Amino acid sequence: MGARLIDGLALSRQSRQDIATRAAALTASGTRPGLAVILVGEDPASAVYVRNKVRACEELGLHSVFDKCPETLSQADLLARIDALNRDPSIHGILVQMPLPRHIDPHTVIAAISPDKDVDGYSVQSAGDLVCGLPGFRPCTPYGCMKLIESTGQPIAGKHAVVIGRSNTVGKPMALLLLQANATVTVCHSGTPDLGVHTRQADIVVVATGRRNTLTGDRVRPGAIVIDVGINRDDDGKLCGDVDFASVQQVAGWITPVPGGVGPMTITMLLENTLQSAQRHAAR
Ligand SMILES: NC(=O)C1=CN([C@@H]2O[C@H](COP(=O)(O)OP(=O)(O)OC[C@H]3O[C@@H](n4cnc5c(N)ncnc54)[C@H](OP(=O)(O)O)[C@@H]3O)[C@@H](O)[C@H]2O)C=CC1
Ligand SMILES: Nc1nc(=O)c2c([nH]1)NC[C@@H]1CN(c3ccc(C(=O)N[C@@H](CCC(=O)O)C(=O)O)cc3)C=[N+]21
Repeated sequence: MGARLIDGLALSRQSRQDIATRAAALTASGTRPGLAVILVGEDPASAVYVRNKVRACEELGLHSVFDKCPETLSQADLLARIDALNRDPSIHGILVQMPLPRHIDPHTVIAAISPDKDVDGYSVQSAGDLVCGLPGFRPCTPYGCMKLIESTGQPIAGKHAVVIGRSNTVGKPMALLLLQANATVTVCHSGTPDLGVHTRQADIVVVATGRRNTLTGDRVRPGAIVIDVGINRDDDGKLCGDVDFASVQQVAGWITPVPGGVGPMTITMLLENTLQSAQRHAAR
């Protein structure tokens, strides 16, 4: 018996319908939620993701602005564009697509985004809100992973969750969200000598390393929930995650596919954060 598939596309479709309904109500009351997406440079993968984000806004009736800038854009010019969007009352969310060209410092750029428009949840303010358990923007990818885990109907409280990866945008906030849901959380990284020692104990494993085959079936506890954040290409150029799907699905209880798992939910949570931002704006 194989693992049950956690269908990120189906969950996205459902959640986006709900977001569209709430967005339409807010628009009718005079505030149309608006998202601005800034892309610097020509990275083809980034261009695909950014287009998906803008298209999702259009499908849900959100206002969107797509600012495509040349690779040579100076940091000062980028900061000026962000400043203009900070002041633009039709914009409730600002996303600067990562990674940025090397001559631009991502921390400076993130700090320039008004904290009340930080729908990526990347700012120090949003990170602090999450650590302290205060309301605020949750980073879209881990937020989406929580929705995927919840969709299994299995309780999270009291479970042992293992997160592989500790980036500021995925691994660390993922661990904090699971902790907030009362899981017992272990965080592994490239300095962890033996991943299997930890993952074989885990009821929930979230893998976010950017390395194919980080998790194999022999390192999974039977019945576990496995969430695959990775976006990689295999030798044939096909999209694949960080999890060896073929071996893990034979052992796990639930598993997310790549594509069709975490990716669509990341975009859905961006739309959710943009709507929440517009709702807060309207309430002020
Ligand atoms: N589907 C989606 O919506 C999204 C997908 N992604 C994808 O998720 C993956 C991770 O992204 P991101 O967090 O930004 O990546 P980073 O490169 O910033 O972080 C990777 C993390 O994994 C750890 N790591 C790397 N190799 C190993 C290993 N062999 N064993 C254990 N830990 C390891 C690193 O450890 P250390 O800290 O020690 O270096 C680091 O903490 C990528 O494939 C990315 O493309 C990212 C964002 C959204
Ligand atoms: N400021 C910023 N915010 C981000 O949220 C952000 C970012 N920068 N930089 C890059 C990562 C990556 N990321 C993805 C989003 C959607 C899919 C996605 O939709 N994936 C589809 C497949 C898409 C395809 O076909 O390539 C899927 O998994 O089914 C993937 C990856 C957001 N990121």
